[in-house]
Amino acid sequence: MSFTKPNVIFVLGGPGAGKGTQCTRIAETYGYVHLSAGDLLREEAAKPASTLGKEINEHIKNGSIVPVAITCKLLENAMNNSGKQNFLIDGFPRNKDNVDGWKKALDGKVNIQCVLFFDCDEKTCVARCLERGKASGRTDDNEESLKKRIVTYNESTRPVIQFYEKENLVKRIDASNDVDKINMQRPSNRYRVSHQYSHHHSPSHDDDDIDLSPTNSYSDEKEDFKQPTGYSPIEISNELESAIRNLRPSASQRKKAKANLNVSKQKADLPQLNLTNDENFNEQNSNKENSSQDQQSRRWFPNPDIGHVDSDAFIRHNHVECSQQPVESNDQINPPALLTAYPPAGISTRPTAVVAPAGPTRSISMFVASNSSIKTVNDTNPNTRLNSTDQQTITSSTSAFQPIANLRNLLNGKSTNKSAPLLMDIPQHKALVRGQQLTKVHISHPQSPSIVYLMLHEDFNTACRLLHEMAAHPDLQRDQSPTYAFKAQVNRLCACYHEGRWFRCRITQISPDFSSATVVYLDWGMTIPMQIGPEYIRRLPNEFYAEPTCSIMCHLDGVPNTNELIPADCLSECIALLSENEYDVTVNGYDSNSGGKVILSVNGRIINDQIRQLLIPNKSMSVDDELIEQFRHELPLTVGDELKALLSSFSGKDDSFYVLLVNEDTVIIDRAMSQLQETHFSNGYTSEAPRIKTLVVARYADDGKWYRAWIKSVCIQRQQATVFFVDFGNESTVMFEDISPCPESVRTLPWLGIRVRLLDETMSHDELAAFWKIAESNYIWIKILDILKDSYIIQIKIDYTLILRQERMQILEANQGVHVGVQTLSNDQSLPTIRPSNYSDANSIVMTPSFTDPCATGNDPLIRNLFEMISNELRRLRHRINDSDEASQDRHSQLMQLLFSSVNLNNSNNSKRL
Ligand SMILES: Nc1ncnc2c1ncn2[C@@H]1O[C@H](COP(=O)(O)OP(=O)(O)O)[C@@H](O)[C@H]1O
Ligand SMILES: O=c1ccn([C@@H]2O[C@H](COP(=O)(O)OP(=O)(O)O)[C@@H](O)[C@H]2O)c(=O)[nH]1
Repeated sequence: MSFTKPNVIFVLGGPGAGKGTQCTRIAETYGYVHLSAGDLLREEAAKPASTLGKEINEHIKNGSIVPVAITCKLLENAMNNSGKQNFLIDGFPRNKDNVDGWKKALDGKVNIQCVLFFDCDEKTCVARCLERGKASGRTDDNEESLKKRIVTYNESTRPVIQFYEKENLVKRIDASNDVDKINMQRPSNRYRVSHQYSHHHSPSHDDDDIDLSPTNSYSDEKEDFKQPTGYSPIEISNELESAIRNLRPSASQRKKAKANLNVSKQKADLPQLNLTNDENFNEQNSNKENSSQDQQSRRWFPNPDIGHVDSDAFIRHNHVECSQQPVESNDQINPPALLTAYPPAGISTRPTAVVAPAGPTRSISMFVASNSSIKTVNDTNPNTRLNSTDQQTITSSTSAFQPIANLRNLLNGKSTNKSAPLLMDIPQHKALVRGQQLTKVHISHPQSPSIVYLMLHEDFNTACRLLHEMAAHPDLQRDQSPTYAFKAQVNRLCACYHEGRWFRCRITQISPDFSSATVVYLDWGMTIPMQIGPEYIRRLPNEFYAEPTCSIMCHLDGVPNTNELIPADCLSECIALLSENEYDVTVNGYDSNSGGKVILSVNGRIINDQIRQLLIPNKSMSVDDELIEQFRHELPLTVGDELKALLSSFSGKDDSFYVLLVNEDTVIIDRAMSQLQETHFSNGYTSEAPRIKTLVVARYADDGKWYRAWIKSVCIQRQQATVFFVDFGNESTVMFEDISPCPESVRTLPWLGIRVRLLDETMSHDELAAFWKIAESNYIWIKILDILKDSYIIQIKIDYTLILRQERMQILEANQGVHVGVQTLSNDQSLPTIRPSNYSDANSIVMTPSFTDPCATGNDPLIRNLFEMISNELRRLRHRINDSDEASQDRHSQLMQLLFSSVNLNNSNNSKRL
């Protein structure tokens, strides 16, 4: 069984037929992973944050069938997350739509072993469900729901079983018997089922044990189904047994794999690796023929069929100058494959971050197809000539099923395989710089609607040059044995062959039987499976270590993550948007781990927005406060960050509040907004209501200005909407006419309002109000101490210099008194030197300045004393809640005056006077 294809057994039957019960047993006995579609749906619906819960629950209660996109995605995720290879999928596919949806998403990528049909009469089914309902708490185990479920089963699911019968996949099992009679009889290798037939079949013989010999043929079974007079012999145990056997490589397979490695003595004409003795393998090949049919739906999944790379046409089309001459090969024999021990000078040994995470991938061929109308194969280089027999023989990929943890480990430089060493590495692509504007950028691999691999123009030239140089390299001539044996190991770099081209790759996974590996194309971004063997994977010659990786992973800024369910038609539109020849790119951020954050545009058309538009309408629009969070867009903040901010609003819920971060984005937003003030919005929502959970700009009644906001709720009658201002954290009710779609220029900028709270400090609203009096309208510096799910824990540093009035400062300077923490912040050069007096006071308004003036240090006790007093005053101020605004303001300025008079006097007696 191929490593690359998970095995699936579908389990069907009426509600209560006992599918779940038997699956549990089969799973235990044969090591299959039992995935009940119904359970997965119930689990999803029970998640508090699930946006699909309502929809799912309604279907379950009505006995109708949940849309296939949902079920299929849940199944797929469960398969991916299990990291296993053999699955019993219980209760799916339930109708034609399910069959089609599954095909679209996964056909060719899994091996459907058979369909177990648990046949049980209606009465028994209903009785069992009602019995189960007493304890199960299921909303559908009642008579009313059951009636509907039975109808659905007869009308929709039975035809599915018939469909698979035609495919010769159905193994019918009488499920009306006792639990134990419907079971595997180990170790006799016989599947004992008895023959009590259900209502629609008349029993021909009762309680016979069935021989499960593997010789039962399709035609026999088919006959039986045509004349449903009894059960045909069921042969599943052998199948299951063989499935298990195939989980581990046989000794002979291991031997063979080993032999394949030992190629140094082999001469030209390498033997074609015969890995096809597995039945699935032939099936894979036959699947390949169909692959174009469902290409559309498979595109976000590993499509290993990158056999159409016509890089010459690609190069011609893109007018890239590329040396067709083989590079002068160094006659001197390269050092043997001991690269671990002797990395060439100047080559980084750190692991590259360009390891594609598990997930949907797309082939180069699509890129080529979209980039090149010329699809001729005119390669004159005999080394690269396409040869149909050289077709990459593995046609399905594991990458959709890779346990993501493995890749995470890889990214963290840890190998999943303990023995796999970290080897010499190719340097990472050079970092992108925030604000950078790039033109003529290619997408070498759109991994998902929100993640793409970008190739800058020069990268593209380099990648093409590498293809040519590798094709000409003496060690990479396919008609000759490689000079050096290559041992495939996880994390090892290698050269991988695809129809006339060798690519620089990294191995990320190796199949247990050592026959195939999953590799990442370092220069192009995709992850695909490769057969292991000298024809397909060889040692990467030393020359090819120096060039940094040619593509860089980037997230499309503002495009929601694609863990969501995306219908196939929407996906294909996304693909089309990501298949342009060239893009203009604005870099909004870069991080060496997560790659770039970019905005793509073509002729001024912003691709990010078009993709987002495609994705977001597909989300459930049910009122759910959390939804906007899915595409909320924050600066990536980390603990320890110190940021300039303005207090903006109370959260209204607790003692948390919002601050507005002040950075270059603020300036951009500010500028865009003030431009908007001048233009009258003609495209406001006057005729139609704005959609809930969309980003808009809204006019704030207090100042009549426009700000970015999202729509929380709408009242059509009153033509009003409640909006949440994303940069400030407050809500307000606004007339439709005062709402307009968000301008593109500021749509993807991070939301600047962040919710914060003070460490260990619970402030009442009144206290917060008092605090406001001190800090409002002035910049504060916040330091992130912790990051919670809904807020940041911060420490506040108040910039006293900004609180001080200008004339005070002048007096201060004129008198050349002690400079009290007067490092100004206005030039943004440095953080204020004011620090909290001690940690526990960090969040109160108690601040102790440190001093820039060396002469001030001599006055330390005085100053400390002074500030303690001020702190006390401020505390008192906090509690003088009942004061009118004026009174507290007055108090505040008094306090400041006191501060400065005392500092000016520079006298301890004065401080006592306070
Ligand atoms: N062969 C059987 N005889 C009697 N009761 C059974 C049998 N198989 C399952 N049950 C019971 O019937 C109910 C439905 O079984 P379950 O496996 O949950 O069905 P389904 O696969 O249709 O969801 C459960 O309460 C289970 O204990
Ligand atoms: O692929 C599936 C599996 C289940 N369901 C829904 O989940 C319910 C319960 O299914 P389950 O398989 O858990 O129970 P059964 O009906 O087999 O007892 C069904 O009636 C459907 O509404 C669905 O829509 N699609």
